Amino acid sequence: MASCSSSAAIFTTLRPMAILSNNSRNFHSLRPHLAPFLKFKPSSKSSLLSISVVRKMPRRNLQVKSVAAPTESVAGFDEMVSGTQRKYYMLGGKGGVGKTSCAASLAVKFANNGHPTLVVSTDPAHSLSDSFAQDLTGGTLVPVEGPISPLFALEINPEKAREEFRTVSQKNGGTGVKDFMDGMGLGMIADQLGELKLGELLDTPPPGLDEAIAISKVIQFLESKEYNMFTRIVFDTAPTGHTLRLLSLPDFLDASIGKILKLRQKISAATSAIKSVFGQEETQQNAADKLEKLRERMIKVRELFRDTNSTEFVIVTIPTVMAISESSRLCASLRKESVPVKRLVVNQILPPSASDCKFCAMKRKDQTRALGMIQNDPALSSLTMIQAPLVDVEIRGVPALQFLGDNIWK
Ligand SMILES: Nc1ncnc2c1ncn2[C@@H]1O[C@H](COP(=O)(O)OP(=O)(O)OP(=O)(O)O)[C@@H](O)[C@H]1O
Repeated sequence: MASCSSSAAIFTTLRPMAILSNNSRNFHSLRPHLAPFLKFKPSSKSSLLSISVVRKMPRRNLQVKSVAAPTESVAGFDEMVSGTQRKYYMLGGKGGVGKTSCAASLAVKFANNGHPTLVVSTDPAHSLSDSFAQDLTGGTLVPVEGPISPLFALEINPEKAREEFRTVSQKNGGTGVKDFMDGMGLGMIADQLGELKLGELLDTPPPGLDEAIAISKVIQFLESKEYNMFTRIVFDTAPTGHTLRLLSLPDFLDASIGKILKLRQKISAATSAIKSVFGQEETQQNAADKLEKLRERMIKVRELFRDTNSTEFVIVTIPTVMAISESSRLCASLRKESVPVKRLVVNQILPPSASDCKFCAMKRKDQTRALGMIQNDPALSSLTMIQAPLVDVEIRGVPALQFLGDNIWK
């Protein structure tokens, strides 16, 4: 269809990348062909961009429509990459907007710019393995092949992490203990424990608990000497709702566990009886120590999220009214929780085209309207907007992520 000629050119040029996504040499041989379509130069007219088209068309400058903002967005990657102290980047947003692709591409870019980097998925529905086209499951650090500096990936197994918490917590507030204590005439303490609702919390864990545990697990990893080397940690977080709950969860758990630990003294009066519930090996002291450790780690998670010197939350969105409305709420909540946020990636922006088919013209109109919303949004307008182009293939494998990263993190 002639009306979408530049898009079609991208389609034909990019398609082989999907097949050869892990073949660096082939991919790089394609790059010169891709570049003209993806490097936009602002023209003097604010809503138009100038693009040089070299394939299937005479070499000349065309005025093409674009939804891109008048000024080319720059992510400020220089600032992100500078310094050797450890920095944490948390990428989050509505489901399906491209969080994983953006997080993985940022990790690759850091590693290619000299930072030993760890990319972590705390989303219970992991897609890092799919994004890197490599098996990264198993809950341990797995090296990613390709980048110049070491890049490791970690997918936290939420079930396993939650199980750990469940074991400790059930021994300190689950129904088993409550029933037992009722039987022992210690109902009052049991009621107090029951009020903490830890049993319920674990039976139907709220969104956010998995992530809190996952992040605390990462902190645990990073405390050990062998992981000192990592200077950039990129988190691919779960969709917005989980993130918001995660932010308040450490406070909630901190309070709950704090109360349990206070009750510990009262419970110790019945130590010998309780020992039989906790079993021979697992003494009350052990369980209390574990809880104390968990509480400490939750406090660290909370501190990490709010540390302006080391942490930044990057919101990823797409140019639709729904996604931008959700991003606005996320941004406001992050600010309310004192989480540092200064960048907004608007992903999947239609590339410029000399003329559009009906579908593309409608889509472009929608995207332009959605971008306008950002400029008028009290929360989002203050963020640095980074525009990422829509490409016509799935972004899979290091070379593809490198390509995407070079177009986002400038
Ligand atoms: N700029 C882009 N151009 C084309 N496709 C893209 C782009 N960004 C992401 N995608 C595709 O969109 C799909 C969803 O991307 P991704 O998994 O990164 O999103 P997500 O926000 O992490 O999703 P989830 O919330 O399900 O974890 C993938 O198939 C990915 O290849």
